[in-house]
Amino acid sequence: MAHHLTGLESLAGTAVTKAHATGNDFVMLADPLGEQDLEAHQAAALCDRHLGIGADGVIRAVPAHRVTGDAVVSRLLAESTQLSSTDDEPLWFMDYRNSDGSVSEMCGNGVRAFAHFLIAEGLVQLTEGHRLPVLTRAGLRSVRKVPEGYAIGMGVWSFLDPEQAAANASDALVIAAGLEEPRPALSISMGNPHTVVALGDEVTLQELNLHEAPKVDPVPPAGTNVEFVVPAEPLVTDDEDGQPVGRVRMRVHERGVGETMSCGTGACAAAAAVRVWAADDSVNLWKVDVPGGQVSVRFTAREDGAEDVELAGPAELVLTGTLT
Ligand SMILES: N[C@@H](CCC[C@H](N)C(=O)O)C(=O)O
Repeated sequence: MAHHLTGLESLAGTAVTKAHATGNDFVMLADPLGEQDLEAHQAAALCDRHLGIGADGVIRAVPAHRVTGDAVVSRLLAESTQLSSTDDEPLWFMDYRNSDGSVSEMCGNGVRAFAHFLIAEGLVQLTEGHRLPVLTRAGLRSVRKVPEGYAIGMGVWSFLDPEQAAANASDALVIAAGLEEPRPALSISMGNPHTVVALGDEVTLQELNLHEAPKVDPVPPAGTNVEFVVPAEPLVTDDEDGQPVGRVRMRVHERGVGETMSCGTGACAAAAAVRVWAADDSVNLWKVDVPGGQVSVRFTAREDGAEDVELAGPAELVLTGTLT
């Protein structure tokens, strides 16, 4: 029988934790001294569901000032005088990689899992009413505790192609296995790229075959995550406090991964796109149903006209172990 070298040999003895946030699963590693800069093939090997642990992505927790060889982190630290990280008061960097080993700027579900992991490891404390800053390649994010788990300050959303989006609320065509014809889509940045496609009904959503990557035309320069959404009928209802809540159901094909049970940045992009299509920004709270559960997305208008996004949902740790 062939002996498979998985690329994980150099990580023998490393403690790992498996975590998930609405079914989007991650292998988590704490690297307080910045000694375990993962290579792409090692991340892919950890995520392999047969030869590794199995996950949609790997997240390394490392103090920002201990990160070496990441141009984005160096730039973020150099650009902002507000970002400070020391051994006494580390600013934790979420070093996220997709299951194919590629890096991404941001992972919304990952930030919830990251906060939960840092707390469980005793690396940070997060008390009610406080915010934990987290550095990502998309910039600084913040985490607070909420009854359902964690709420992440995701920063503002934006169009990937503002001119096209303003002209006709669509800037791409997407075809996927299970769709009869290409559908118009809207591309949105949540720090990472998303292309959101609206479908007319639940049956079409369920019948999509996302084992095959959807084809997007034109493909955004850095590739894209593709979200398929079905607005609820009616789209907006009142919650128990009489507050209007918009509801959508979503499936996602992630860049660098494939279909996942949930995508936090994708849920934010989906809610933002549906608000644009509905031509109504008066509904600020959105519940997004994904195969792995539900997340909520809240929009808050800023003075400059942009909108801040907050993503909330649960996070769970599944197991801890040691790589052999
Ligand atoms: N699942 C994540 C997004 C992970 C990164 C994505 N695949 C990309 O390449 O941008 C989320 O919860 O946001």
